[in-house]
Amino acid sequence: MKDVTITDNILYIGADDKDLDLFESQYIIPNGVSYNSYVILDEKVAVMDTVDARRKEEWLNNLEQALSGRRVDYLVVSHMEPDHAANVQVLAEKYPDMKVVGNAKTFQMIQQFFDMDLTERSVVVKEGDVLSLGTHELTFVMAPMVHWPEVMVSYEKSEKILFSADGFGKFGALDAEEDWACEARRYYFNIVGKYGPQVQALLKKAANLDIAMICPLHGPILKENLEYYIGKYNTWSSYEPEDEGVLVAYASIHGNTKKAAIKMKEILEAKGAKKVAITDLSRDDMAEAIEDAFRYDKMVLAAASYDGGVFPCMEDFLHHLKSKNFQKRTVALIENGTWAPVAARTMKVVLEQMKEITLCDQVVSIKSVMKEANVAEMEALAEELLGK
Ligand SMILES: Cc1cc2nc3c(=O)[nH]c(=O)nc-3n(C[C@H](O)[C@H](O)[C@H](O)COP(=O)(O)O)c2cc1C
Repeated sequence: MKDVTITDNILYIGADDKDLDLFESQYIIPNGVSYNSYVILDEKVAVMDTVDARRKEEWLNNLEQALSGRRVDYLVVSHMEPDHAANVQVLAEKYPDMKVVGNAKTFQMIQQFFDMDLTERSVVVKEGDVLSLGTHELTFVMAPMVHWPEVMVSYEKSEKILFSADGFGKFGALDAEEDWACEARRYYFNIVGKYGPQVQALLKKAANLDIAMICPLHGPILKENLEYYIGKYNTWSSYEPEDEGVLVAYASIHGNTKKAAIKMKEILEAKGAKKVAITDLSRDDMAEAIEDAFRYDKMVLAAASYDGGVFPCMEDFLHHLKSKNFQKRTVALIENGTWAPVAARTMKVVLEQMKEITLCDQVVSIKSVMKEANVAEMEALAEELLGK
């Protein structure tokens, strides 16, 4: 159920996008995405971020309705990425007296993205600065690299609302009936995952605020049980596993490595693994594979050798994991090769560049097709991985 009620004087003016093919030209969004934007009506009127260019008209209509004839005094820009800031110039031209609120980095980026001179209309804020709108007061908290360097969040004291920029965001339009954590986790690890320490820094600052509601730039407004969401962000940003379990990720050309991966899943389950997820890196959603790699404490990588290295979709997966700062997990390797199996060695080189990865001593090396002897080796590998 879509619930965009905030308070009497703070209104939702964002829009859903259900026909975007790929978010950031990379992530599938089966249930769409929302571009959230808010307006605070007080003695002064502040708009909190704009929306993607794709939803300009709907957003302008929502804004006009919310304003009931009033004008906009401030546009607060918490993040310059085009899915939020595409309409900065549109709004600045529509309301020539409107001031734009951002930090020094925001204005650098505004100059890059737009062709307009805002010198006389800029309110440059820094950590802890306060903007009074009347009863409502926004305190700005810098959140560099909680996605981009210019990101800042705003805390509205009188209603205890945190406008959290991309933090606490989620894929999915606002009427999507789905579990928050699943799509929020996929969003977090793929989009913000690299910047765990910066998210931790923001969480520390947020811990000093009395927060009753979180208004992110994507996904539902969070009104209850805030410890749950903050707890998830704390786990994710500290790179600690969220659940006990194993992700089996395989890269197979002709299906034999796939058979071994499925067998490994069965062995792990038989040996008492709490949860075993499996993903075909050639076909399944890469972003979900990354999400599951971070979610569970253990991982099995099974891959065919390829041109003296590893089959490219596994290379791609490892590259993503490395760039998202994958760490603190135990990993088992299964390779396949028909003349010179080198997949395990190639995967190991990349894994060794990551922090606190424990590699199992045993490696299963299959020659073309899994044999009985390989099954016995996989049994032993499963025991080592599960610590039995
Ligand atoms: C283009 C190509 C390159 C390959 N390169 C290697 C290689 O360098 N070393 C090797 O032992 N096998 C190599 N193979 C064989 C694969 O590893 C083979 O498909 C695998 O042993 C069987 O597993 P699969 O059924 O999961 O693909 C290559 C196969 C292809 C199609």
